[in-house]
Amino acid sequence: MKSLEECRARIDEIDNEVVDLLNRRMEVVRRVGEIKHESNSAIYRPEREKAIIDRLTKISESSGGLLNSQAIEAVFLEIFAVARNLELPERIAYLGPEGSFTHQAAESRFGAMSDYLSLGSIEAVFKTLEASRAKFGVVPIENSRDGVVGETLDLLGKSSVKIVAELYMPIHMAFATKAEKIHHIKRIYSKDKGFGQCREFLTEHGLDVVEHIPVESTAKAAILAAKDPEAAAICSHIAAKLYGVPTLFENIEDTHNNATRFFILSDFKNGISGEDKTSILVRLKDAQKAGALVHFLEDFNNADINLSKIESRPSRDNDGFGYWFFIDFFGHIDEPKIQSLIQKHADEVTWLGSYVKGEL
Ligand SMILES: O=C(O)C(=O)C[C@]1(C(=O)O)C=C[C@@H](O)C=C1
Repeated sequence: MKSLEECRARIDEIDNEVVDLLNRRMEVVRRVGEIKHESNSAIYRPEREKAIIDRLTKISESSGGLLNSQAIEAVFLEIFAVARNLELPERIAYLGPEGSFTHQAAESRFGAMSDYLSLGSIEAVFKTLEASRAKFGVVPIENSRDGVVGETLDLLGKSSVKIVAELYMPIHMAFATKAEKIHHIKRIYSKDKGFGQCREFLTEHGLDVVEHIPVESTAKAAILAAKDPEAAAICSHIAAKLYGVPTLFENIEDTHNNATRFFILSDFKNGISGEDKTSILVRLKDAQKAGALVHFLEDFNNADINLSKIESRPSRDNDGFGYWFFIDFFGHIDEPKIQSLIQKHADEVTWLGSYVKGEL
């Protein structure tokens, strides 16, 4: 068996090779960037990144390597983020403030080195993209406990920006405070849903009787708790760390399979990856007529296209109780069977994006 010094010497040798290989990779990436600039094509290609991760996972598994698919993904997402920055530094707008769960989601996809812009509302993210002040936007779309984020759905219906990727992120809450003892805590800040998700924890620790102050985001809660030694925040542990509030308890949520789905927004169409989802918005012409939605959905069934989500929204225009439907299904908009279905309903359907199916 090798000694620690021998192991470290070997690690140093291997790291030298890794850096040399990464530099060689980045030389090629730079050329890809030039080609893309000439043809004015999109830098971020989620379907290509997925194909690379899948291929490398297979190679690693079949050669008995120690890296599993999550490890390969974690390493390569950072490599892709550096590569994209080299091709063209692109700004990413997200629903802030810094340390929000959306910020965490954005960093998990765009890495630590990107240029981020924290914005105060989902609408501001859409507006920033429409005005080309950022290339990408990251917004929440639904939570496994609380359901859909209506504001995101409504804005997708009105805006020209497209969904280019989805990602699912487990949501864990931390309890952070500068108070030395729990019984010194007089108030707790969080987003309204933060309190709802941690009810059992609050009762168990006698914290259901202190004042609960709902604020716009869990990150804002951490900012407020940082300034007040008699306060606590229910927030992400990243926000607690960022704003210097010690975390007293982690994972305090009542159910531990809580997850949020986020959309990455931009202005281009992805290629087909073979494992895609598509989101559309449907305004049925005869929505008041019995069976209008059923007939529409029957066409999906006949074409053997599986739906993964359908959500109705009030149309809010002046046709009384009009509705539109947000529908997710498996497949890419450019696949022939989907094209023929969409063309049949062209007057009613708005395409919102086709993107590689995300996994939790
Ligand atoms: O293949 C491309 O289109 C690239 O730009 C290269 C690369 C990579 O690093 O492999 C980088 C960014 C894209 O999102 C996909 C892949």
